[in-house]
Amino acid sequence: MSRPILTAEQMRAAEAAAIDAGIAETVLMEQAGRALAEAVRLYAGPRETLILCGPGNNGGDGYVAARFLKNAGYTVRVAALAEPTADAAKWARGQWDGPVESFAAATEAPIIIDCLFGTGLSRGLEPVVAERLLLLVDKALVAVACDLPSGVASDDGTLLSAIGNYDLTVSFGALKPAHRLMPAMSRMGRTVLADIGIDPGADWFEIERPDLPSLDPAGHKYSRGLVHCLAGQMPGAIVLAATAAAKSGAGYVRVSTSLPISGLPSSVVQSGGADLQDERIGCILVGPGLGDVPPVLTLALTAPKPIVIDADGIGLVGDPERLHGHDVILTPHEGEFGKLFGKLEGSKAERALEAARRSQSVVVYKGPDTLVAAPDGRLGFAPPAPAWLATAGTGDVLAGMIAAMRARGLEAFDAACAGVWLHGRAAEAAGPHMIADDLLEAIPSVL
Ligand SMILES: NC(=O)C1=CN([C@@H]2O[C@H](COP(=O)(O)OP(=O)(O)OC[C@H]3O[C@@H](n4cnc5c(N)ncnc54)[C@H](OP(=O)(O)O)[C@@H]3O)[C@@H](O)[C@H]2O)[C@@H](O)CC1
Ligand SMILES: Nc1ncnc2c1ncn2[C@@H]1O[C@H](COP(=O)(O)OP(=O)(O)O)[C@@H](O)[C@H]1O
Ligand SMILES: [K+]
Repeated sequence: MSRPILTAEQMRAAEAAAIDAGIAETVLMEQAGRALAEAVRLYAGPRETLILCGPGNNGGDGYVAARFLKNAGYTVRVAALAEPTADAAKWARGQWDGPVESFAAATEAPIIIDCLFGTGLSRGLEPVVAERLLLLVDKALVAVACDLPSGVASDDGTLLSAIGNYDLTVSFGALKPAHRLMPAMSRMGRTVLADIGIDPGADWFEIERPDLPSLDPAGHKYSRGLVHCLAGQMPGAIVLAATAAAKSGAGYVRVSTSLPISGLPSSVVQSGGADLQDERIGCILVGPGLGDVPPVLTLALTAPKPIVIDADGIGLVGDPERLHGHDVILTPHEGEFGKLFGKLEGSKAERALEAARRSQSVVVYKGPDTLVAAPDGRLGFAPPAPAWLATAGTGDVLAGMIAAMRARGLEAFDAACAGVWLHGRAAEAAGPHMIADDLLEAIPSVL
């Protein structure tokens, strides 16, 4: 099951629905606090633990976790920023029978659990609070965030205050967009999602390992998927993309090119013509290394076939409405996204969805926090991928992988999610000093 992702408002609605269904708010908080304590026990040995509690339910989770950790034999100190204001948090505070220090005077400890603010954060922390929290997190051997590091805006991943680097973040019921959006995502360490007995159905989710079509014992190379690539002025990029498609399990990869291209595997067929009406084509790939050749994109759009448009091809689209009625996956990085869609408002998640609606296409909005958006509102958030993907040509490889998934028969949104997930895992397998060519070699190991 992929992990659901909910905004703060959706999270409150899911909580309200659970309460309507008969689960008491204190029961939800008890589950959350227990799960937090359990995650800390699994991650860190029994060392002195300082739990920082805020006034809301995030603080309430902290009082519950304090009780569980104390019962498990931990030396626990609790420091409160303010008395609880929320009802469930008041209840949790009442269940804690140990002393409560003031946050302002709290001194460091090997394990810090930050339960100051979660999804209810509405503005930056007071500067003295932010500074002290930063110091305590910095000095800790293990820093744990309850739901979110305090200072992170849950819905868009921006930092409302300076925050430190956490080792573990324990979230409840669903992940929040900030767990998978930059810059917040890079500060959270391992992200654990605890089940607290609510069942949020969600259009937004973390992309997980794809279910790839099984091999047909009676299949042939065309039934495994034909990817037709259109080359352009700089053939190196199409070599990477076409090779990636071949290594991702397409049965046949063909490149239309006016001049012979060197560096392609012998198994990839080069052809002078471009018969895009060929019934057997599963997916057309256009854009990597294309240059400024608008007729090639126009040609691709005449074919009644699924198309992946990457790189230079994105800049040539012009108006996103031109793609209506076509079956397109767009794979822009930030610059290409801006070129096609202009400056859109909102979080990266909202911008991705708006782009998908405007173009009526699946949009793979790349970056350290890649998103896959569908016009119907589905939104996949990539799990963290290694920063060493930031090297020339890795986007071409991704485009080829997605085209192969589409040609193999996955629906456009699923093909894009599958390509993104496999690309990240191939980068992990290839290691920190990889170049795009090494990424190609790693693809078969993750399929
Ligand atoms: N939903 C669920 O299903 C479940 C949720 N659970 C937990 O609840 C958490 C959400 O709790 P929450 O809504 O009470 O918000 P929370 O983050 O504790 O803070 C709100 C308080 O802080 C205040 N405040 C805000 N910003 C501030 C600032 N900069 N500086 C100072 N004050 C500031 C704000 O006051 P105000 O904005 O009105 O001034 C209010 O008093 C969630 O993250 C999870 O841990 C679990 O128990 C399991 C079930
Ligand atoms: N810091 C990063 N962390 C993780 N992935 C990254 C990072 N920077 C870039 N990537 C990924 O690397 C790929 C780069 O693609 P792109 O920008 O199109 O490069 P190119 O055009 O050189 O192929 C994308 O899949 C992107 O998501
Ligand atoms: K927190």
